[in-house]
Amino acid sequence: ATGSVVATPAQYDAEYLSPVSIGTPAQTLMLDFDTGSSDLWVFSSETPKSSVQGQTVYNPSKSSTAKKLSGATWKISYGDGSSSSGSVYTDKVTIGGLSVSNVAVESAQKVSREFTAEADLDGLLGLAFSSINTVQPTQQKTFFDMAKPSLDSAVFTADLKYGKAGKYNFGYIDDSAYNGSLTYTAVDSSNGWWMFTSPGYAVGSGTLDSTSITGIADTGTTLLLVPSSVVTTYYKQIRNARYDSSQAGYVFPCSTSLPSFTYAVGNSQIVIPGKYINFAPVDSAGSSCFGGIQSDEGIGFSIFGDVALKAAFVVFDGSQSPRLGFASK
Ligand SMILES: COc1ccc(CN)cc1O
Repeated sequence: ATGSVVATPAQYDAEYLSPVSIGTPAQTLMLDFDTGSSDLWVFSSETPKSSVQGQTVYNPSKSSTAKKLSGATWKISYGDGSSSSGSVYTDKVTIGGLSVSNVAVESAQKVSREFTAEADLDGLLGLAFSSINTVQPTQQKTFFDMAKPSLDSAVFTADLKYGKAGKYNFGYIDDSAYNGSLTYTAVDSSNGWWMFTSPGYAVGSGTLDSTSITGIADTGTTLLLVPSSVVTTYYKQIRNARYDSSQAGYVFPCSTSLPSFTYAVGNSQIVIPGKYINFAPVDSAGSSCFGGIQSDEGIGFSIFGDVALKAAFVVFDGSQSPRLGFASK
């Protein structure tokens, strides 16, 4: 089996949302596919009304295939300080024509204000390793792990794009979706993430600096978060860039033309065009813009978020020895 689903960017490419059908008859929600976490959770009929502001909710009592996972709970918090928690059902989940039965669908009984504020987001679909799924007392598998036995190939791919819809494919690699060849690199999944080491980076047309960057391929994080030494080197190339403590990040005039940022993958390189690194205006005046490259200070590793991933076609190979493949496009 295979599946293919669109990934539509929300405001300023802050996140990418994909339609997911849950239950019988189908209830279709827009979920943020997140390779940085491993819980499939949704706004639901159990979410307090005051916390639901525009989202579509899953109602398990209206699904003939829903089953309560008795005694199971979940609770998750994300790098941005947001969080959610609740109860668990199993139900049929269909993504882009790929149907999987008895998937753990985590129903939100609490969501933090950051999620309430995102009217377009109805939940998250975790695509990291099942070892960090938060369901207790019995940890649950991700949609990808549940689908794997049926997939033609134990892979999914992320083809996110700048300011327009991209795709997630399951079970196959669309060789027409990228240029040249895929370069595969080793993954350390011991902490549950798609963690890899980039052997170097470059700013603009500069030579490759062999400072390695170890981080996670995370479709659920918007920006590229790297060591402060790399951040300083990048913004040093931009005359009017400055660290704005009120924004806790580097900003620059929105009219600035930005240098590209290249990250190495094995012996190949992915070039992030400068325009991808102008994330969004920091105020309604729109004079000052927030950089798409910021520091990974305090996290413990770097995060190759959407700013980095949308410059590539990325293969998440979930075979016996997981690996990541990158190609330019
Ligand atoms: C509050 O919004 C979010 C919080 C966490 C994630 C996952 N990194 C995605 C989101 O859209």
